[in-house]
Amino acid sequence: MSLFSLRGFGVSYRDRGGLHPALQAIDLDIAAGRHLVLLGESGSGKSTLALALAGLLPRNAEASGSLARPGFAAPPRLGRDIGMVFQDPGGSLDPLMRVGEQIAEARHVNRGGDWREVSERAETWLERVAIPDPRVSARKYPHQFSGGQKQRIALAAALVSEPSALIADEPTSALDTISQHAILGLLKEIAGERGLTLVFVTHDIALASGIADDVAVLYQGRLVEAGPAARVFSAPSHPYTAALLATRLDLDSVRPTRFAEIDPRDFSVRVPGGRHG
Ligand SMILES: Nc1ncnc2c1ncn2[C@@H]1O[C@H](COP(=O)(O)OP(=O)(O)OP(=O)(O)O)[C@@H](O)[C@H]1O
Repeated sequence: MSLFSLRGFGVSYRDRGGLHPALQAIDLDIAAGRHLVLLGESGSGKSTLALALAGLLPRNAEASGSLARPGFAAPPRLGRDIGMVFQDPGGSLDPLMRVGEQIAEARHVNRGGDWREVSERAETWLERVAIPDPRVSARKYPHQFSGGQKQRIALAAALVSEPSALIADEPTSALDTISQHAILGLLKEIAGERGLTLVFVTHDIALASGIADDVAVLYQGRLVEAGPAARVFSAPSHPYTAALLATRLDLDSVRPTRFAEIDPRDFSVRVPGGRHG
């Protein structure tokens, strides 16, 4: 069962100069319980796709084609059914509110429950994301934690409402390598335990290979390749993916001109479980 199903999906951003396409002709199915990595260099449209899945496109975005969410029993609500974490945990945490209260409030708003019960859940989640001394930590403010700890707290706040899907937009790219891998390991563990569908956005091939069941490669706003990670990484079917893997580089360090000779439309995309699969 697909949790998300996109057909001919596109997004353009409107500004004074007109409409600028950011995503075009995306056909993609995201199966329930899978960990999908959206991989691409800066500007390829990864965040736009992540925001579209979460129903969070900004006002100046115009979507076309179809984006269905057939795997949800009822129309999903952000926060309750779909959780989201961003690159900057500071953006999702309120600096003036104790972290335990923030997590408890997220649970209360999305799932109800009395304050005592949601506060206990908040502490359980702080413990689950390996924040030391959860009872004491719950009473602290975000600035009293490190960047990696803040991201763990943001993760707890996103997961406490038990969403079916978590969309993580470059959640580790502001962290040092050790914290990156620790958060990735934690995310993988929790997603596995809970059968969570994970959409993980990154430009880092090494991180992608550490978490992906499936990979969707975006290039200049088009999906150039999608499939099981083992297949995509061992036998890429699009010249862009092949060039990308040959560099073995973090995509942020790849000069966009390196791939200028590759036309994203020069290949029919194979989508697992989709029309082309
Ligand atoms: N709110 C916006 N208004 C106008 N244009 C936007 C907006 N957000 C993104 N864009 C443009 O859409 C294109 C895709 O951007 P997007 O952020 O989705 O790419 P990305 O792959 O996530 O890049 P990065 O890794 O740098 O965040 C870019 O050309 C970007 O400038």
